[in-house]
Amino acid sequence: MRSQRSASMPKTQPNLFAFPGVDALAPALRSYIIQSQAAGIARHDSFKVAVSGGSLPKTLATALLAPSSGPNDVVEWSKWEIFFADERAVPLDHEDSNYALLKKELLDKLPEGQKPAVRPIDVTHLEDTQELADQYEKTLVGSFASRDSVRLPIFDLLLLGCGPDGHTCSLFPGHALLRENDAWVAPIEDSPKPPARRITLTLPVVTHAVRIAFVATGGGKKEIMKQIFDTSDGLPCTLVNETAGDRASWFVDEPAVEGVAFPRRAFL
Ligand SMILES: O=C1O[C@H](COP(=O)(O)O)[C@@H](O)[C@H](O)[C@H]1O
Repeated sequence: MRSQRSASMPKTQPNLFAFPGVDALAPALRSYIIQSQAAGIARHDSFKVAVSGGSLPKTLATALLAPSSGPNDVVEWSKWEIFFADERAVPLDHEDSNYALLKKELLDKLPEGQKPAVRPIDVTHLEDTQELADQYEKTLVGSFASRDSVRLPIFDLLLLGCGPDGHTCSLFPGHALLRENDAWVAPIEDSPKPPARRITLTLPVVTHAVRIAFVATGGGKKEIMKQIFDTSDGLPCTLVNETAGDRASWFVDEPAVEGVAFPRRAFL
């Protein structure tokens, strides 16, 4: 098990990878995911990943359902364990469910015999979001380790979206949940974006992941991208960037970063 990160680690910058469009972004995202997969499998013979809802699953499907280009470009689905970075307190077949979205966009399209382990919420607790969050935390404990042995779970990769207000997971700007320091998974009853009742990974869990990939596409994101990258204003995405440094990588299209001054890096 890696040691817990310390505040004295060198400060690095997040990677900003910009592409003309999703057609160019998707192969780069795929390559980044496959590198992360290899590292996870080398570490513990599995790939522990958490995914967002919103616009992400569609882009993810474009990246991951593409044909393999060779032996070093294989998605080893049987090694994947997929968690949800946030989830809405709704049944798993509800139109607001992040699980349902991932299932429709990606999971249902995987070839037979290549199924990942998927960890949805326990819908028997939909009426009590605290219990829903606690049960999901137990799901993490079952996969990672007991809370007595590790302070925080370490995901191999988080695949996250960024809302037009700068939220990520269900961590919203200015919300008290941004100060949650103890729980791994927390409830939220007053999400400014409907539906109001949700659960989310907490900020310490997000920033503790080995790697964090954000995907943001479309001109509707350009104003918030300027705020996230060019001003320091405590937005949830900015907080992740500040703590994670170069463990955070942004896969964006040009319309999403029009007018952003922060330097782009070439994806190699
Ligand atoms: O409500 C949510 O929104 C964010 C961002 O969604 P996007 O459509 O702007 O990409 C998403 O990452 C999160 O998982 C979801 O619950």
